Amino acid sequence: MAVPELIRIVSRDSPMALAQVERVRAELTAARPGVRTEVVPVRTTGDKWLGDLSQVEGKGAFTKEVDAALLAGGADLAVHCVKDVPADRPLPAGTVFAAFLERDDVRDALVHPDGLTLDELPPGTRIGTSSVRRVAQLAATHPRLRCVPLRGNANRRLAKLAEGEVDALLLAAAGLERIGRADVISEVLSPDVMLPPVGAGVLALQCREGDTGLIEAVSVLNHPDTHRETTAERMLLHVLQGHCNSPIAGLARVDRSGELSLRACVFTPDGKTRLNAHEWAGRLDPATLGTSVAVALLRQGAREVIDGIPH
Ligand SMILES: NCc1[nH]cc(CCC(=O)O)c1CC(=O)O
Repeated sequence: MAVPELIRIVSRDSPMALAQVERVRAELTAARPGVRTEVVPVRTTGDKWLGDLSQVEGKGAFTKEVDAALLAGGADLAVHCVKDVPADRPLPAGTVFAAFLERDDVRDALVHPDGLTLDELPPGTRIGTSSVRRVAQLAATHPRLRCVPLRGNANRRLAKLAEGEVDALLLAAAGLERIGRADVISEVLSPDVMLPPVGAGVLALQCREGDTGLIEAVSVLNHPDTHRETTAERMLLHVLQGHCNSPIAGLARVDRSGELSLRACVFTPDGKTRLNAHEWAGRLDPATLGTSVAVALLRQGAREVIDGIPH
């Protein structure tokens, strides 16, 4: 199989996305010294539209334009945050995942200018986040804090915090690390306090289905345990038919002995209802584990909770 000489990498053009591309380029260059890479940045609907994401026509607000560039042949490889890739439907026809990079920190982080932790925040503190998952979990554990809708990439959110539009932010720790701003983190939240979204901290490489030489070339970047975790989590979301505004959290982990487990929750936005499921794979493959945990949540009434939220 011919290894390509040049790989054109398409991605969102946010600082975080471009940092992700640089990681992929560095790993590719190390593993395949003969391969050159080029970056094709595109601006996505999700970057242009700063209102409520549920009002954007269709899904995949952060991935649509990237997928289009790949399919049109303007690029050969797309880098996505798995978290942003819809799981309720298959990948765009003609594309496949070629690798999942080793997972970064999965946790959410609190950013507070005076370095306070979540438990130290005074009542009424305005937390900038538009994520139902974050809003629901905060409502359950810290009902006296106020969530204020805030969108835009991480750098823009930090700017809005600096301007005083909100008092604190909840952002993914991995994202802050990627843009070189881990210094602003006042507390990294344990998954027991804030269960992360499906795909948190995972970068996926996507390419055209028939590009066997390319698939072969980039598959060296695949991290098997991350692949297992991501497969279980995405199957969970698929069976739940979760959407971009779903109050769903899910985290799969491979432990030291190599055992895979998946815990997941479905919430109402007021935090009053929390459905829980946690299972070990045992002899199940990762996708079947994802299905099993989803079915456990559906038995507890997850469908009604998920469908109760506009999208
Ligand atoms: N929704 C945007 C987005 N997509 C992925 C990440 C973080 C990095 C990751 O989990 O891979 C973020 C930012 C955030 O939620 O703070």
